Amino acid sequence: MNSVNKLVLLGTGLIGGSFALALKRAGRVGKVVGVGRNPDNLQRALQLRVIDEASSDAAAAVQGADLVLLATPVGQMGRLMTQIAPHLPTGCIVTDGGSTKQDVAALFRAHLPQHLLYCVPGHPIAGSELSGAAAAQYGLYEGRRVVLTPLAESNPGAVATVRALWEACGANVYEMDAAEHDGIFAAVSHVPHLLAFSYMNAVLDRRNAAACLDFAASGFRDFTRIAGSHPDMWRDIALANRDAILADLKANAAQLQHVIELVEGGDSNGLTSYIERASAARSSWGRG
Ligand SMILES: NC(=O)C1=CN([C@@H]2O[C@H](COP(=O)(O)OP(=O)(O)OC[C@H]3O[C@@H](n4cnc5c(N)ncnc54)[C@H](O)[C@@H]3O)[C@@H](O)[C@H]2O)C=CC1
Ligand SMILES: O=C(O)C(=O)Cc1ccc(O)cc1
Repeated sequence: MNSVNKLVLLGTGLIGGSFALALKRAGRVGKVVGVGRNPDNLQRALQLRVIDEASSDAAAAVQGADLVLLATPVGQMGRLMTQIAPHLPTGCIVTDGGSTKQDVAALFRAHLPQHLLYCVPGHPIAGSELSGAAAAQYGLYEGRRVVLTPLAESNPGAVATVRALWEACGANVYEMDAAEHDGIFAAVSHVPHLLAFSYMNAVLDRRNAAACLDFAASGFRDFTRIAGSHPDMWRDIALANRDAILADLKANAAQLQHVIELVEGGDSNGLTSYIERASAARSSWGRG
């Protein structure tokens, strides 16, 4: 499939909306139907021409579809799969943009067992702290990575189609095992978000929180940007990737304990080497 005749977004927000916009610009999609629960958000998506039709009924929307993208928080995906299962056309490819992959694979197996040939889990490594259809952008996936974690049952043709569509959005596509995916993204995405929420709450707990926020500068802005992310999305990620996240959170707690000891002990050399190691790695990251 080079082009999609009817794309259905189950969840019409930043990730689904940006996928639709990029495919439209690439001339790779006919009609886009956006499914959602929030009428104002769907209205905005129509106004911005992110979607061509809006629906609150996932089962009705997938009729006649050749591609379905699940793009809600991962905790909603199972119930949407149950709703669409009896109505999915044979051969309709079902993919997703969820941030966790072992749970989504398990959901596909549990809720779409007759359709696994056409199920292709995926994760675009692009986004922001913004959400909703109004945040959708044409160029979001340009030059960014997308990780696919195909099921053993996924038909190679369906995987190739999903790959080609993400490439049409300007993305570079990689394939990976779902467990490896969840370990990597616990470390570089899920735990950093939880640390940002935790740090922000620590500031809010201070007696002089308002003054702290008033005087905070760009370091604070950089460090806390992702603390503005959507609560439902990040609650679902934390619950879905629990084991990998807990292991990394505990490793981070040990690092924090080490810093406490260096500061408490007035260990100047220890602090210098501790900071140097992180600083050198952060400065060279992304240069390769
Ligand atoms: N925000 C980001 O930077 C990234 C997010 N992701 C993943 O993509 C998925 C979507 O995230 P965003 O687009 O950022 O979220 P979003 O909040 O912008 O959009 C999600 C939409 O789904 C709707 N929704 C929620 N439950 C629903 C249901 N049961 N039926 C129909 N619609 C429902 C919401 O009303 C919302 O409009 C999540 O699974 C997230 O983990 C992946 C990569 C990056
Ligand atoms: O806001 C940011 O910079 C992000 O890190 C966006 C993001 C959030 C979740 C993902 O699964 C992938 C990317």
